[in-house]
Amino acid sequence: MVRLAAPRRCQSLRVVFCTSAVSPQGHGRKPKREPKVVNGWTVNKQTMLKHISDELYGYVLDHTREPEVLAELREETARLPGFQMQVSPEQGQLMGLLVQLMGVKKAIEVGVFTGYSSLCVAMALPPDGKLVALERDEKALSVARRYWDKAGVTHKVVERVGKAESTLQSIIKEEGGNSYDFAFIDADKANYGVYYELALELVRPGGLVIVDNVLFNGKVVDPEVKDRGTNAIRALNDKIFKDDRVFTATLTVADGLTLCRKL
Ligand SMILES: C[S@@+](CC[C@H](N)C(=O)[O-])C[C@H]1O[C@@H](n2cnc3c(N)ncnc32)[C@H](O)[C@@H]1O
Repeated sequence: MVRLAAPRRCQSLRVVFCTSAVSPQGHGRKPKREPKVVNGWTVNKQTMLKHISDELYGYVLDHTREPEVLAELREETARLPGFQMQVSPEQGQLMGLLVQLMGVKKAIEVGVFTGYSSLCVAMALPPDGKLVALERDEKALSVARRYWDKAGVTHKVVERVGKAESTLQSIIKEEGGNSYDFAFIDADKANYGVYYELALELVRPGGLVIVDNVLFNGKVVDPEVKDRGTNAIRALNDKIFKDDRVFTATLTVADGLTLCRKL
């Protein structure tokens, strides 16, 4: 049975409680920016706050079922550099729902960080399901590992440490194409086009590739922004729009998600 997060009046207690758990495993640097707190929720992913009020977003969060173990991970990550990379609770809940709806047995994630989205997927998988988790940052993975363990899903997770492009190519060689049900892309943006092609090869017809950060904090529509990452996301969005290998929908959840069902 899923244990839900404590009501919001208890959230600040969790922040204090988790602090000591962070320091021994932490990255040793303090985050430059602080996460915002909305309705007692520590908000790591703040992109949507530009577009909707704190009040409305707080309402969404208050209606998001976040198991306690995920709430703890969110609080711990809030104290680490890069906390804003973590997917938001409502995105995590959506991903878990999609995994359940599709009856996913084999999933792959490109970009684990401290493990929030991987945990949402792993917890939604059946007991014999498998999530292959690709990440190059050992320190971030050490946090993820603790939470996979805490949630009792370690047996479902296969870690692949290293650069995602070569790992994806190895997996295609080892397991063949059309061998996964679900892929989530959330690593370095400059390589998104490469990850999309490899993920599309890996998933079976009817399987799903989810691309994260497709709105990139609004930068995709800012003509002043010309960095590699933003250009790569723009190029991929244009490509997916015309790609007749997939049926797609772009959601304005969190930083923007494109769902691509392989035809
Ligand atoms: C946006 S974060 C992932 C957030 C994660 N999905 C979550 O829910 O917390 C991106 C991660 O991709 C990893 N990454 C970046 N480039 C990579 C590469 N070339 N190969 C593997 N991992 C990479 C980073 O170390 C970082 O942890």
